[in-house]
Amino acid sequence: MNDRFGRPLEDLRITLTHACNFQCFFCHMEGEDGMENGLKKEDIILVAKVAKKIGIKSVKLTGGEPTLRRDLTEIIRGLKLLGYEDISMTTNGFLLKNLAFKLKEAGLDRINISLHAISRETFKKITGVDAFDKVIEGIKTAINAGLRPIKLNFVVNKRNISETFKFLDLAEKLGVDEVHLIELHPVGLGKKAFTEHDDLNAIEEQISRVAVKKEIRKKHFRPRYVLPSGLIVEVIKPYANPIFCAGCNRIRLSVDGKLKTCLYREDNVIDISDVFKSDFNEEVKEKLIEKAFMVAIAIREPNFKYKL
Ligand SMILES: Nc1nc2c(ncn2[C@@H]2O[C@H](COP(=O)(O)OP(=O)(O)OP(=O)(O)O)[C@@H](O)[C@H]2O)c(=O)[nH]1
Ligand code: SF4
Ligand code: SF4
Repeated sequence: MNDRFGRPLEDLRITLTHACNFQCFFCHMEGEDGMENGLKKEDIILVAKVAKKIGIKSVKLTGGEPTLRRDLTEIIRGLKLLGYEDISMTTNGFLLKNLAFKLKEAGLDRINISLHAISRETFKKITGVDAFDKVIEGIKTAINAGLRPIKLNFVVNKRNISETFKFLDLAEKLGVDEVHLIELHPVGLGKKAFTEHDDLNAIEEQISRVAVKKEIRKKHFRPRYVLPSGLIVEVIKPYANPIFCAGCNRIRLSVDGKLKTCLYREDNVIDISDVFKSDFNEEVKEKLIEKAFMVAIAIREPNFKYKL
């Protein structure tokens, strides 16, 4: 279903918890505030069921750190039963070594793992935790578990920009499928970190010169470069970028039960938490949630627009 800017709504991004075992200095917590542990799994599944009915095709699980949810495998199982063919998760990788096979078995299709450094020192400077080796183990296990395509997220900033090309070498060596080079952007709690912003243009230019192929992805019209090794490098510039917003196909379900139409905005959300608290039967709840989605589609707009 398209919004009034002609953008289809195809992707549901669910914040499972605000809890996290890292303290990345740029964390934006999906633009949400507070320290909530999340909706009940039944409520999450119900929203995903309605989303599927109105044409949403994929689900992304995020946080905080989604692996801190004890019922994570049950949530994934429930989503798979709804018939979703693209269920993915973005994680810091800390707990993956023990979890990767269980997640795959539950129905997780693919995974994005944050790795913003190539050394223990920089990793700690960015995340506040000395866990580089543990995350590497997690990545290797995720590869063995077949959670593919496996993507590594690298948020470029003043503390790690000098490691960017070595990071690409490491990704090739690890055998992951793709990397996301992400521009630091001033969202939510992450606004205070914007002083550490660094430009991605020069890096993208260098990558484009060695790439064997360039593609433009439907999602956010993100540019993707295929390196001679086969590694795909996707360059994500989410800030003040009207092209990115023109290709936005997602809606968020927040930890406290709101349909959030834009990562950057708190003012055009639809609060459906009362539906979960009510004692209506499931059929009525589904109808109310469907109506909320219709309102969300009606009010949805690109955050960064072309100026007329
Ligand atoms: N402005 C904006 N940035 C976003 C949005 N979604 C993701 N991003 C940025 O893109 C980065 C990568 O997000 P991920 O969750 O790893 O991946 P994804 O965007 O779901 O993409 P795939 O897994 O490749 O389909 C995030 O760290 C955000 O900075 C969005 O809707 N708006
Ligand atoms: S791992 Fe993710 S959720 Fe946790 S602090 Fe870092 S950016 Fe935030
Ligand atoms: S409209 Fe733009 S800023 Fe808002 S969620 Fe979509 S891509 Fe992100």
